[in-house]
Amino acid sequence: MAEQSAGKSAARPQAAREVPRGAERTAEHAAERPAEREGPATGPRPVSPPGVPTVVVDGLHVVYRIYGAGTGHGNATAALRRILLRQGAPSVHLVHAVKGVTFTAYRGEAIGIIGSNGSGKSTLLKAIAGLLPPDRGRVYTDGQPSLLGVNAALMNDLTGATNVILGGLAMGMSQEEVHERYQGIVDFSGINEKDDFVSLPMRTYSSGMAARLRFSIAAAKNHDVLMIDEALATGDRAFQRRSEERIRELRKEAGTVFLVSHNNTSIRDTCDRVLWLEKGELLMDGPTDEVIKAYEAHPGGS
Ligand SMILES: Nc1ncnc2c1ncn2[C@@H]1O[C@H](COP(=O)(O)OP(=O)(O)OP(=O)(O)O)[C@@H](O)[C@H]1O
Repeated sequence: MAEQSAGKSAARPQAAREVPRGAERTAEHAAERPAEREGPATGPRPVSPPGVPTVVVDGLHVVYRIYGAGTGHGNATAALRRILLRQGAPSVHLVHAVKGVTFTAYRGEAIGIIGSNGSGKSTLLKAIAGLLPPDRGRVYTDGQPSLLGVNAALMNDLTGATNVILGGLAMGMSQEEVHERYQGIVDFSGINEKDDFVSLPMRTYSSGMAARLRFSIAAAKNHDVLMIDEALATGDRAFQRRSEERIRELRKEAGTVFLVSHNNTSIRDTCDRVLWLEKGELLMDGPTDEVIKAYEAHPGGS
């Protein structure tokens, strides 16, 4: 398992792949004592049997530091001016986005992450992907997690076709694999259903079309841990059904899928376990129906 710990750079370190001692205890504890395994969270273990842990999140805190907050003087010119005038550093505003989150994900699980706006869902995914360093706590992952968000980087000025090729290569496919899977990716995305959009620059796509193409590129490869941020919310019903089917296949191929969404139907149709975050804290971790029921009864739960 790779480890992401406080104070390390955002780049995923090439650490030993076995579970470190602390995480091992967490994982064993999780398997033996289901009701207590998620710290403050409640609810019984989901139906899928705990097997091989793929992600262990242990007391994770993520803090954003916003420099020059509230002063309107956060840019380079203002910084140079302050240095020349020997003024102090700008004020720093801290946003404590994830607070002491602990859970273990297992191979073959699809885990929904829900919570109101700003509750820390995307931040948690980015920390698992190694894109944000923990302030405190640790994240251990088996394999390289792939974060697929609606903002995942594709090049707007390049055509959809070129992005499919670059995206496939960037995910580690060989040229032959990209070539073999190209048509499948385009067909899956459905962007060419009405016109030859794949030959046009991505900036001409609607946000839904772009999100569908991103999902299709990412889903063309088997992932150890695939994290999806809202992508399903942007497609039409037919695309959502294809995506749900593909997520089920990815899980069968021994991966773990995380899905962040405000669409409770997508979560219900896709996930068997749900984490509910509020104000950065893990409020509940359990079977989808139980957690969504509690969330919907909560003010602000939609
Ligand atoms: N780059 C950033 N810099 C500073 N603060 C940030 C940054 N990104 C998010 N935040 C703050 O961190 C907190 C959690 O945000 P996050 O985007 O993780 O929530 P979310 O649950 O994914 O929200 P939403 O459902 O609206 O997408 C919020 O208070 C947000 O303002």
